[in-house]
Amino acid sequence: TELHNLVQDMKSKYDKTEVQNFIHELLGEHQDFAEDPDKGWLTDEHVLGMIMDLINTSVLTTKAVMAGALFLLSHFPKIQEKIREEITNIVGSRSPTTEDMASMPYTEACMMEILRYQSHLPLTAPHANLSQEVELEGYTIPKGTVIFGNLFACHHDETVYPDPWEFKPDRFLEEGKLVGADHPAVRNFIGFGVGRRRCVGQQMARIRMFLYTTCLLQKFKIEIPKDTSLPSHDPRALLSESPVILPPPMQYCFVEC
Ligand code: HEM
Repeated sequence: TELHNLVQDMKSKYDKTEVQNFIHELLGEHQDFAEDPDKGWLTDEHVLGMIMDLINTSVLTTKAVMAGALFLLSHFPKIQEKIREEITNIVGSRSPTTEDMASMPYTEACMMEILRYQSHLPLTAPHANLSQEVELEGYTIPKGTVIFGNLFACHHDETVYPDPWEFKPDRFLEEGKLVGADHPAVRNFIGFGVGRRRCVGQQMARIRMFLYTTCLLQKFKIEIPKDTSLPSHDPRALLSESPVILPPPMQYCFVEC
């Protein structure tokens, strides 16, 4: 109901000449349809469904990734220090920007390793082979089977990622540079899915992760309150029935550097 009211409110204030966001774009299409059913194709339900899809796919994942990042960084103060060193060398005291990403291989390697190690979305969205039976690597997948990709298992395959249950950003680095797209660690990284239904928000997610983390670490050390302890960061201990992997609820201290 709240979402429905929000859409009604945005609709009543919507001005074609001032399109500012994705919802406005949808409302533009939607209005065309209301005025002339031959022109557009979006209904009220489509608009609501797409907003729900975006909330579910973008907010929950980003929350899980950032909660996981804080949790892991609080376990590894030395890694925090190395990221901060890169921030000092490349960014200095101005605000970090997306252009800095290419010049900060250690930070980028940490982002990749956070995504690999925790595999916040352990499974892909459900897919199905609707048209026919499929033969794959000696397995027969009957028509209509619902299939989930197991990202968690792929990211902890020790033939690709040695010591898979260790958090090691260096696995994404060679001679101080980020390894290329054809390196096994990157080629086998599928945190955003694969193929035609892969995550449409990958670029945005990576940018947000980089900016949130660098803005925080530029100014603060992430610690936990004295007299508290950190539970294990082993992602196997964090699996639950939830579609996303979240660390346990924690209190952090942001200590000014
Ligand atoms: C770090 C954060 C994120 C992670 C780890 C992530 C990961 C994924 C994964 C694994 C899938 C499933 C791919 C598949 O089923 O094969 C997916 C789908 C999707 N993601 Fe993301 N995502 C993230 C952030 C976002 C953001 C910020 C947005 C939107 C702005 C977004 C929009 C979507 C959409 C719309 C789909 C469905 C695509 C489709 O079914 O065609 N995601 N994401």
